[in-house]
Amino acid sequence: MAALAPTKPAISGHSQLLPLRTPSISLVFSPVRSRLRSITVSARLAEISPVEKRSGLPDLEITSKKAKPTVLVSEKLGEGGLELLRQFSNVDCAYNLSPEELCAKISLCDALIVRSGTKVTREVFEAAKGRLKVVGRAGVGIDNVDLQAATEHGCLVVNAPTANTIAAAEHGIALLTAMARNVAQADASMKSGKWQRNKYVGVSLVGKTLAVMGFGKVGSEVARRAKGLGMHVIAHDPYAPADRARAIGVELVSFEEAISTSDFISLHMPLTPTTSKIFDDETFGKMKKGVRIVNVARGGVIDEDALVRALDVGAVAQAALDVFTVEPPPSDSRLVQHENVIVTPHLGASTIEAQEGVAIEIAEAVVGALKGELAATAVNAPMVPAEVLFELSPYVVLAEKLGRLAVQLVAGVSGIKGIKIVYASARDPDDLDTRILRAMIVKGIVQPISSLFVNIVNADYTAKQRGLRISEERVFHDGSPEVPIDSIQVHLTNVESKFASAISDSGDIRVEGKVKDGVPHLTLVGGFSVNVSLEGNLILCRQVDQPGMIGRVGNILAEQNVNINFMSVCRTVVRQQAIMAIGVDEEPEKETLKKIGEVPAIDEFVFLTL
Ligand SMILES: NC(=O)C1=CN([C@@H]2O[C@H](COP(=O)(O)OP(=O)(O)OC[C@H]3O[C@@H](n4cnc5c(N)ncnc54)[C@H](O)[C@@H]3O)[C@@H](O)[C@H]2O)C=CC1
Ligand SMILES: O=C(O)C(=O)COP(=O)(O)O
Repeated sequence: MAALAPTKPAISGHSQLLPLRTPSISLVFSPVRSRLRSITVSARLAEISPVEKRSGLPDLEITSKKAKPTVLVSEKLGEGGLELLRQFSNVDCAYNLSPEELCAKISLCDALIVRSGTKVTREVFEAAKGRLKVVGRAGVGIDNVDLQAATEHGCLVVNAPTANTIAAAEHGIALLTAMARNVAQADASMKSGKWQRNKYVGVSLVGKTLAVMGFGKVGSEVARRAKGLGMHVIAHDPYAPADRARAIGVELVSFEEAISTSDFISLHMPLTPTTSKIFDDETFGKMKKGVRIVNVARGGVIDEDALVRALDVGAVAQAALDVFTVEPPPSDSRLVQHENVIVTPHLGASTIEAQEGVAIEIAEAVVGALKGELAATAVNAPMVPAEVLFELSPYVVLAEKLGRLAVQLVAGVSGIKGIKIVYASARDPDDLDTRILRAMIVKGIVQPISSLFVNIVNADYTAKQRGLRISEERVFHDGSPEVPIDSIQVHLTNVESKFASAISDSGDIRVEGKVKDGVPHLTLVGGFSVNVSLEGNLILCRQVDQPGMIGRVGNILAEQNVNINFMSVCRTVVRQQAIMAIGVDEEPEKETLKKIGEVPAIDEFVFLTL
């Protein structure tokens, strides 16, 4: 994999980087049903050009006053959710799109909202050409979204994991009871004019053992309800906490025990490579003869041909299915037509209440993501709790700026392979979540020198693709643990610098920053202490420590009407050497920078955009 090599020297008449005005950080807690769900950490700039918009914080898109984002809704969504979306965006409801039609539309959309019927494939992300920033799944299962492709394209995927739980659990119980008492078959028989009381004798539920496979949100609600029906409930879930099961009075058992000892089995696990066709000939063979199976999870967890075989020989007495490997299943499907099978067309989440809830849950998540919030229901981004984000927000700004500074110090020809990040903190290492900071440093380093849009979703992936090795270190700072971080150092290892003073004793390009009064400051360059707030553009000079230097450089800048917003001089050896850091609002012209370089007492200097 090619290592990164800066494409342009930092000192140039026209840097590729547009100056980033100081973002104001807004932190917005959006409580939904009294739950803290998300927090905004976004740069809000009064007027932002498209390129500047890409320079923000870990946001997916910074809202401009100029253009409303476009949200494509490809499946029926509750009115409350649509209303919410319309307040913030142009909403395009286009149902039943073919894959080709979806690909054709998607490059005009900032967000896409789907249910289980839309396949969001790699082709969709490719066709989006970088515009699609968020996919919202109005429901739980995200097996219809190619998460890897989403991550590679820096597209956030969010879902609505809670609003349809009860609906799915109730549907599971409806299928369980309907199956046990042959409700569907008896109904069809009567409607065809028959009265078959002997044919449709059912089985009782009370006292029977039900195995709940997947003891998550839906599984545990099914368990609770089945206990109310007098069933003995056991569950299998390798990841479920035992205390949650204990609280409901359910015993967690092994897969083998669950399938071999139960009279009824209800499936509630997600479809993943591990669970795909987990119920096959072998597992049906281990079940109690005459077992009854309910599936409101995903069709793909069952090998459907194997189920038909098990039903044919009576190994499985009955099945009640809401979900299928291919939806809709072929009309001549033997499984659907089997007399011991009852079916519904993926109705688990389809109650009025659940659909209104899901629509609002997903609309809030998508709008939040488009505004730059990190959604609490992000599926492919680090889940950083809101309180952590709140605390780290000034360091997030600092981290990105340090990355941007460090990369501009690299000499044009050398490639970056290693990034070392050192956090000095009084906190216990377990008490500091640095993932968002690492992502922002990668963003700061990669984005200015590539055409990539880097955000918290794809930062780690992008770094890996670019062959960047990132290591993080913690050093103990003897201070108050109330302050999460004292300083952040970014080291670029094994590279040459165009500003020799930026090289530390260990041979790395090193920049260090701190947050002072909420404002990010640069505090160390190479081995030299500096103290400048990270705003606007920066000129760093190493010079002979002698009177008149500040005036001389100041005059050169004033001649071109370049406004100095701060200046800091740090002497290393009195009357021998000093490092001068000058913050300027405008980007000086090449000629002006050349004049600064020609001042005899200036040994070296570099111009950096922040
Ligand atoms: N039919 C429908 O309309 C609906 C279907 N669903 C589906 O129901 C399923 C469960 O949804 P939720 O409970 O909300 O999800 P959840 O994430 O809360 O629960 C899933 C549980 O499955 C467990 N699990 C993962 N791998 C497992 C394995 N190999 N064996 C056993 N357990 C395993 C997880 O640890 C987790 O506890 C999902 O597949 C979802 O897509 C959900 C809502 C509606
Ligand atoms: O939420 C889920 O996982 C579901 O299966 C519900 O799917 P739907 O939104 O009804 O297409």
